[in-house]
Amino acid sequence: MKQQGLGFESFEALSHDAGSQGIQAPVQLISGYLNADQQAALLNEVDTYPLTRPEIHVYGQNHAIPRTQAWFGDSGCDYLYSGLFVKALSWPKYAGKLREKLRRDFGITANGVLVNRYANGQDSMGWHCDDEPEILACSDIASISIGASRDFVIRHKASQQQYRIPLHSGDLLIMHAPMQDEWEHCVPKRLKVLEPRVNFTFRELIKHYHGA
Ligand SMILES: O=C(O)CCC(=O)C(=O)O
Ligand SMILES: [Fe+2]
Repeated sequence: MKQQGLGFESFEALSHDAGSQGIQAPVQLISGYLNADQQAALLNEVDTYPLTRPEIHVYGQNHAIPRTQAWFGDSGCDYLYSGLFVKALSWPKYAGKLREKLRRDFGITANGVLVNRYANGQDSMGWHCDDEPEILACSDIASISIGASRDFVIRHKASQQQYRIPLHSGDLLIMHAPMQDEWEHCVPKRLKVLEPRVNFTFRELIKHYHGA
């Protein structure tokens, strides 16, 4: 398990702006956090998840998102994002074990996880930040990747400086507050990638934000 600090020494800068040198994103990359058995157990379990491809409303039009997803969480942890209201499904076994592991290892107290499956490099996620009001202020978001390697690109809102963080199978990326206030992120298309990738983002929501 290799751990990189909050600096950017090994992340590739995509654009250079002399005025914004030295910006540090509050992220932590733990390469190889999950071993092969843990990854396999999770990937098998994902085959049983009720993944859907919801439509979201953007600029007056409905678009099916370019990936499939599912939301699991404690009761009272329903989630409204991109105009979609999603009831929390109960925790699957290995996703629940992973939540416990993150709590033990990093003190991350997530009560929900968004699972995104990218069938291949045609699937993607556009620029966004995870700043919905039901996300507990100052909480961390822990992102686990399994399967194909994909680039995760972050962009500093004020300077527009971008960095590419390649995420490989088994990696953990922790986004610490105030990441979502100051940076956006995306998973761009990579047409050469033919294999699927699954990503779990563990989040802490304000319970019962949307009522009982
Ligand atoms: O797939 C990823 O690495 C990112 C997922 C993400 O940004 C999200 O679920 O909000
Ligand atoms: Fe995100």
